[in-house]
Amino acid sequence: MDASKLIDGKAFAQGLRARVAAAAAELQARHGFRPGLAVVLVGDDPASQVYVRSKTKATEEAGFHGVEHKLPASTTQAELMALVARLNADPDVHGILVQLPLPAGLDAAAVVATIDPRKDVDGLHAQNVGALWSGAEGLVPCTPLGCVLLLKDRLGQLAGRNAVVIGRSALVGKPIAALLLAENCTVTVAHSRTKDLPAVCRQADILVAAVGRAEMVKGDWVKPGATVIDVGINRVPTPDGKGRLVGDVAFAEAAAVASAITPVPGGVGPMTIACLMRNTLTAACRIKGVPVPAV
Ligand SMILES: Nc1nc(=O)c2c([nH]1)NC[C@@H]1CN(c3ccc(C(=O)N[C@@H](CCC(=O)O)C(=O)O)cc3)C=[N+]21
Ligand SMILES: [Mg+2]
Repeated sequence: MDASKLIDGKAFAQGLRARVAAAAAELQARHGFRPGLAVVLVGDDPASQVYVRSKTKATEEAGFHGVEHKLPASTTQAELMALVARLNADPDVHGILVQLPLPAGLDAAAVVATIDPRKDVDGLHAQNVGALWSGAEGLVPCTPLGCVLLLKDRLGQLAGRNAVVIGRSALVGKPIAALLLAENCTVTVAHSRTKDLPAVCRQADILVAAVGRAEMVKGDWVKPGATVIDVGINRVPTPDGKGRLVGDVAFAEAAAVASAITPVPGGVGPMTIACLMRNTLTAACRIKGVPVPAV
């Protein structure tokens, strides 16, 4: 494959994190505060622990105030809601992220509804979802924001392009569709009941795969010259037992046809964390009433 086709999310994310860190240092110097992020992890899911560790590391590297709350899987709904209420009231915390999914028995929607929308750096609160679809100011989910930043960096103007998003989750598919619509793309949201999915995908100038099925999107689903964004993170078994990460796209096949494509790992994943830092910076500035720096 031609290396110039690769969209290097890892490198872009490093740059974005460095710009966020510089902006945070500037805030500290000029206004005397640091953005603060609280990450809440309930239970002991190993994958979630890995993600939370990388979020905490990014928080420290950005020079933010960081707090990590690790709660046992036996935590009750009332205990979790009480923690969120404390974080809502904490003046040093400007962003609250409750790692999803929650253990069985806990109601994620009720928890998200409790988060102060101004601190909802995941962009999942109904107020932020409404703001996104109506074009009002709010906080945008991190993975979708990361995808659109990568697309604009590679393609410039997105207006008029045909975008097909496979997947309609609240965390990824729907908000990506909203963001691409706001960029004046013609957006199709495809899903498990879509008829002739390969033919629908072949219409896409921009193809976003967010289904959570390893290597589902084949090379002949990709229109020649299209830009492919692979949001999938799937661990598949290998003979050595360690497993390997693959996306929702059959990478080698798709890369042969596409003009640009994100790898997994090293594509969208690192952008999610960088955008969490960007959202925390944005939330902190809005709460403090100071201008949001362009990063
Ligand atoms: N409330 C909430 N918000 C989230 O944003 C959220 C969540 N819950 N639960 C889990 C998912 C998953 N997620 C990822 C973040 C970083 C990478 C990432 O950095 N991936 C690296 C590699 C990771 C690896 O090697 O395992 C990459 O793609 O290159 C992946 C996935 C955020 N999530
Ligand atoms: Mg990736």
